[in-house]
Amino acid sequence: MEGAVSHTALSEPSGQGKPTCQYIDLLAERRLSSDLRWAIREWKSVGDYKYGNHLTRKEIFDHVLQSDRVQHTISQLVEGGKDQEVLINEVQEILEQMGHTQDISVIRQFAFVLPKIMKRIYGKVMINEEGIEKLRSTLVETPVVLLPTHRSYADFLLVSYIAYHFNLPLPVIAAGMDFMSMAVIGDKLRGSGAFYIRRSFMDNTLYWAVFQEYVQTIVECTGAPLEFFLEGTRSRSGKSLPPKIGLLGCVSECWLRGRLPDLAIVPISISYERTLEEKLYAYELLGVPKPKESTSGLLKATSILKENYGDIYITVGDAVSVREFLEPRVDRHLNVATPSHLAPLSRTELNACESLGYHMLRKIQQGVVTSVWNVMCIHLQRVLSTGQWSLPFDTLVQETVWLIDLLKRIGAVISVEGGVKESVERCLEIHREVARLGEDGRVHIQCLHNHSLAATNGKKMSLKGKSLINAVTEQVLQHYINKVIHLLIRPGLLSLALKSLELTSQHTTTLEKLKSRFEFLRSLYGYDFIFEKNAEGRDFMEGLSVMTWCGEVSVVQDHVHLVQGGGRFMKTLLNVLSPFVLAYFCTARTLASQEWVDNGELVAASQLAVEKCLTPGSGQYSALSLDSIRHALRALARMGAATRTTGEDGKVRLKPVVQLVSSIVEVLGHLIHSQPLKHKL
Ligand SMILES: CCCCCCCCCCCCCCCC(=O)SCCNC(=O)CCNC(=O)[C@H](O)C(C)(C)COP(=O)(O)OP(=O)(O)OC[C@H]1O[C@@H](n2cnc3c(N)ncnc32)[C@H](O)[C@@H]1OP(=O)(O)O
Ligand SMILES: O=C(CO)COP(=O)(O)O
Repeated sequence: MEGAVSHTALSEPSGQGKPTCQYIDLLAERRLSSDLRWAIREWKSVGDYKYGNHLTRKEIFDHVLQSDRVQHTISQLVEGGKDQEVLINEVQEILEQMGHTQDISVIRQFAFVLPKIMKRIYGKVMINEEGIEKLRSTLVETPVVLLPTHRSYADFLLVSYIAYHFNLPLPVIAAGMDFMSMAVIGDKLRGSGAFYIRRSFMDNTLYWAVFQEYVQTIVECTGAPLEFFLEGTRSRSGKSLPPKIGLLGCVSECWLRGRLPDLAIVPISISYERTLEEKLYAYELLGVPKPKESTSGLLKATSILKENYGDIYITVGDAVSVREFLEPRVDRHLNVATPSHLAPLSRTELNACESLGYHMLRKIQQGVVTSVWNVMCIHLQRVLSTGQWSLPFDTLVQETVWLIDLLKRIGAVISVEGGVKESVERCLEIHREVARLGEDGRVHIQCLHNHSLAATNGKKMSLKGKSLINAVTEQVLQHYINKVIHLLIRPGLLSLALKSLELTSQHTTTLEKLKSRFEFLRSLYGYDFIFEKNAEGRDFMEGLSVMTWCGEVSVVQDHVHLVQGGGRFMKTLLNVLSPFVLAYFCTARTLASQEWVDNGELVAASQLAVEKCLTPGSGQYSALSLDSIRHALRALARMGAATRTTGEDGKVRLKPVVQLVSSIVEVLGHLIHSQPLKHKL
């Protein structure tokens, strides 16, 4: 029904010669006809892998149990004194717990309920149809792995829904155990293709062997699309998380050991205008544990049905060939003479898989569709950093127009419906809990702190209630800013590098010095932001060319000049990154203060150190994010700023390498942005 489908063309960044991307609304048709008829319609997938075989649950289990890898692991464990029968039973139990089914009657139940919910809470669910058709052709030719962003529980429902909508082969999905014990729902998810895996199991050889065989059987034998979340968890911060490589390595092994000629990995970027879990995430990042997944919890969450969550944009990206990516990075011939179950991935191969993970995350970021709200949050955050909680509506519109124009030119795909002014009004309606337009013509930012959400299930929370008044609102704003931060991070780090070199309009620095400082910061922030491996030079040039193009810096021969001490864009970038500077500064200083036995204590102490620096009006309360503090510690350890030793009591101790940490603290200290903060340091 052509007329019912709304087509929207989003222009891609100018100057890149790409055609415009067409998105269609999945809900348009659903709003015009019966959901029941839709759910019970005749359904057959179109696009199955040409060499795939349908295997029953039992056939998959047998295949795994009989595999060389599992048999070999069992015999090794028997040699170590374990009982064979017990081990075989253990394998069967693991498989029973893990195994998925794909029952079309269960899928139909979701196909009936999901559109009802989506039509209530979302405006449009837009998808690039061209991406779907390319995916269909790829699915026929080669086994496919789907890698969606993980920002919400809604993600996996959407991906399966899309498959149902377009009659694509239904994905088999790796799911954490969290859902398995949910009454009714746990089984329904299993029945629609979820297989359950433990959260962490690398040290359990039998589980690891069964898991690998299970995944590879799906990919190699059935050819069903395998879906998993590369980031391993929902990103609370809204930013991409560093890739987990267990599953990626496992599927790549099919090509690395010559069992498949290739494998296609398809990035799927899901951009929510408003995230269902926005407030819960803010509290979790501040230290409140996540509520356990339960059916009763799900039923209690029905209040979301009264809310408006805006639009969703889904971009199905171009497939990346595992063969093309890995071939130049590994030597497959080294293992030809070894049976594949006896040739675990080498360090070089794991590194190559990690590079692939980072590459995929960049591809995913390139498919993100930015909402006007993301841009508005950058300004709202700046308003808070001046100690204000409101600003004139017209100013917000003007600032948003300026930044949208700039972001578009540096690569953003932005959904603007009508004019920017209308979009800003619309966003204020959708996000009225966060900021709303008053009768005085000003936009008022709201305090989002809610005592009931701050309940910590008995766990002690270290932050003061007073901090939460600012922290929750700022954490929510930061969540939305973070959704565009991948576009800003390279010029942002360049701005930090320039500032840390204390460059004023009279002074210049050499390209070499600037590059070296940029690379230091890139390494320090290498877990909080996604940078491809061995791409330091490219990232530097990208940051420099954006800043040059914006007129913030000029480069003459090998000298870089800062134009008029830095302009509007540079100030915006420094403001956006200032919470990250503060978080890393306080974490490094806390690390330097003593030897740490408990990592949890170090994280909590770092958070308290951040809290001590904050005053209302600093606009940097999102520096309290535990995510950033943990990333900072990981990066500091990787850079050699701390050494790990295991004491006689068996506990791991983290000892600062004082000289190195102090030099890092010194660089970051130069970057502390706001004056009120400087007084508190
Ligand atoms: C019509 C509508 C229908 C609707 C119908 C609805 C359908 C509805 C379906 C529901 C579906 C629910 C979906 C939920 C969504 C989630 O539950 S998301 C959470 C679960 N999924 C994932 O986590 C996927 C990604 N995770 C991974 O790949 C992880 O690596 C694993 C496999 C889970 C393992 O995790 P882990 O044990 O924490 O290990 P990890 O940290 O990755 O690695 C540990 C170490 O082992 C090393 N390592 C990794 N691989 C290897 C290797 N092969 N050899 C040697 N060392 C290795 C790593 O390098 C790492 O080393 P270090 O860095 O520590 O030095
Ligand atoms: O990944 C999950 C479901 O999507 C559940 O675990 P997280 O709470 O870690 O995101």
